[in-house]
Amino acid sequence: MPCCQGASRTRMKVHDMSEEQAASAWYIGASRDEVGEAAILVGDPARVPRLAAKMTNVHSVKENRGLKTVTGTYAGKRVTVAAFGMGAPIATIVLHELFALGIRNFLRIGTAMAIPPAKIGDFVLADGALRADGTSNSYAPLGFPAIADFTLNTVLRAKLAASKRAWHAGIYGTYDGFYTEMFGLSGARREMIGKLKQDIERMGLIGTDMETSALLTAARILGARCSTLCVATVDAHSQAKIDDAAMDVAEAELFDVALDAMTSLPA
Ligand SMILES: O=P(O)(O)O[C@H]1O[C@H](CO)[C@@H](O)[C@H]1O
Ligand SMILES: O=c1cc[nH]c(=O)[nH]1
Repeated sequence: MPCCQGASRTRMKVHDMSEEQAASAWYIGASRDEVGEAAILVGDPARVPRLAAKMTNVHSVKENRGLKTVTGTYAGKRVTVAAFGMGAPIATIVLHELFALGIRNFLRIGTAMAIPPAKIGDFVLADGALRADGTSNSYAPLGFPAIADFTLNTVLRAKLAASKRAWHAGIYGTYDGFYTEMFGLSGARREMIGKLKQDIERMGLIGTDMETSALLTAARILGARCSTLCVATVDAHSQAKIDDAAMDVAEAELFDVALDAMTSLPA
């Protein structure tokens, strides 16, 4: 008996864009023929040309509101790379619009805070995420789990196992407040955030970011595959950051894993 893969089933009509709207997405401004079979979502728009440099036949979508999107060919497949900036509300808008244009496979790549035993420079793969963001509540109530796609994560695990970099797979924590929940600028705020970090560590989370739980929830509800793979770039306790040279090397490896995985998924 064939098994029904939950996330690959299109379970909406939750996305309520008309055919006309879906033909050219409102914010990213792309039309169906400008997007590929899979999407890599990045926060920082500066990552887009660096990823595009690894692809051929690169087409740039007209930039709108600072949202940079390109589609190129890698290993014979068309892949869209879209930058959302920062935070769950805009990240899910970008995913939702690309979904409306026909994309069903999504991977967020970028950076996350390292929760021990994850260390700066390690890869952290989200199997799921604690939903401390606000945006995912607009897709499903809090009891609904934010879970990464099993097929996509199986492919990613195989690529990570073949890489030389240390990696961890597990649960992320996704928070809206960078300076209120993740990175304390003042002593008092650091102390408060320190208590949250102790709790995060007690629960065994592997990393924190600002988008993953919203993207995983939105993708599940819409009926798409989604996961997150990041480089851990900030130490949760010391707030020390990765240096630029180490980040360049890690980012190049991250791009290779992401492009290889997104172009070797089963249909
Ligand atoms: O993956 P990148 O784009 O680096 O994003 C991470 O960095 C930003 C906060 O520093 C958030 O958007 C977070 O998720
Ligand atoms: O500290 C960090 C680093 C990357 N991304 C985050 O959201 N927080």
